[in-house]
Amino acid sequence: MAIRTLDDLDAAGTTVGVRVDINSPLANDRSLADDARLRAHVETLDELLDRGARVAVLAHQGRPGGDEFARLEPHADRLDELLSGPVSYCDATFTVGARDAVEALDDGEAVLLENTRFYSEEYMEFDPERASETFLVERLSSVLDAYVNDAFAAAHRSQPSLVGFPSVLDAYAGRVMEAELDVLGNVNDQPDPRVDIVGGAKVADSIDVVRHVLEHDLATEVLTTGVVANVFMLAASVDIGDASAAFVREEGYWDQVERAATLLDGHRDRIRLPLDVAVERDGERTEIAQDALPPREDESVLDIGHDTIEAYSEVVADAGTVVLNGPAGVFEDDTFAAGTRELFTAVAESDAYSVVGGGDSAAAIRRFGIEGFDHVSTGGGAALRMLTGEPLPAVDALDQ
Ligand SMILES: Nc1ncnc2c1ncn2[C@@H]1O[C@H](COP(=O)(O)OP(=O)(O)OP(=O)(O)O)[C@@H](O)[C@H]1O
Ligand SMILES: O=C(O)[C@H](O)COP(=O)(O)O
Repeated sequence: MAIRTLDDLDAAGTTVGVRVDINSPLANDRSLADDARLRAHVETLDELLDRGARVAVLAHQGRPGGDEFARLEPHADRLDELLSGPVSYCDATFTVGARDAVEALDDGEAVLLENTRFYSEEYMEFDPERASETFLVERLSSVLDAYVNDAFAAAHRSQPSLVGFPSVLDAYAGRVMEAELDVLGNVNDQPDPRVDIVGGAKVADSIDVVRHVLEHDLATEVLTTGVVANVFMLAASVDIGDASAAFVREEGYWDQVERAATLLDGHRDRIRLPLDVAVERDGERTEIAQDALPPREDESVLDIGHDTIEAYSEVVADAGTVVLNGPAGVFEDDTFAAGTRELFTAVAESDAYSVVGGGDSAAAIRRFGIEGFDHVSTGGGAALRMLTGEPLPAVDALDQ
């Protein structure tokens, strides 16, 4: 791949469009509930501002119709606090107001343009050539000299602001993009044995990862946690109870049970299922051994139990590399946080080279103040896609 980086960009005095991913959890009043994704881009944005560029920042927030579909003014205010140069907010993205705001910038100043997804074309997927003809790319590129993509976490989307600009402007990877491609692109070359821990709720994506790492012999073992483990237990005919089975069905994961069963048929000795699980009983955490399941009718499996944490931690202790994706349980609730907190801590404190993917996983790490991972990815779906060896459209578009 021949992807240019900021090292190749003569930034001083040029107007640069920088696509970032600052899609963040919001509080009820629409303020930012977490600014981690904004902080991740400080290095790229500060470098450009310090080198005298004029920076037009492009980003999305939420999905049309969703609860977190919102204006980017709070994001602009926070970036203004975080960055070395002033950041203004413009409530347009590519129309005349936006272009005027970009043209009014001085060297070392930035403007955050409005949520790209306020425009219908931005929520469609195009090939890069066609994306370069969309209104957003066509209009905005007329006031830009170069384009930087730092939005690794959105790189699995083939949307105009992510894939359209490289056809019409010199394009570069920002520092976040560069680091993510470096780490996730080389994870298969890290020390053996490799152990993948798959949890959380993105069941289909996680099963893609399990299949890829087992079929290509990239991982020696896969440890399942979270909803992913519940699906694998159902596939192994473990009775996780009506409530958890109903959750799997309601969330649309039932098709995945069959896929999990196929993987178990081929690789049973390399896929570990929880030895015990935690449910809520009389308002308290209660742990149940796998062979004592099912739980009572209304009880859901919400975490892995302590025997599982111990067994998985022993596997981690012997690993050369650990790739961790998704929380082990409902970590947001203290009652069911132990699996995530203790297993993640075991990984962070092990001698293994450790990589973590997923927005919720990163949030759990911050919540529990766990330190010691080699890399915590900014990407959820994008990181999973890379771990399955699939190309990322926005990365391919940068490859000029
Ligand atoms: N046993 C369980 N039952 C129900 N929900 C669970 C269970 N285990 C984990 N979860 C939930 O899964 C969610 C996180 O899963 P997800 O796959 O989204 O993680 P991620 O990949 O780290 O994050 P992101 O999707 O933001 O990138 C959390 O909200 C957690 O509460
Ligand atoms: O949070 C993410 O995973 C990225 O910002 C992409 O968001 P999307 O899944 O709404 O495209």
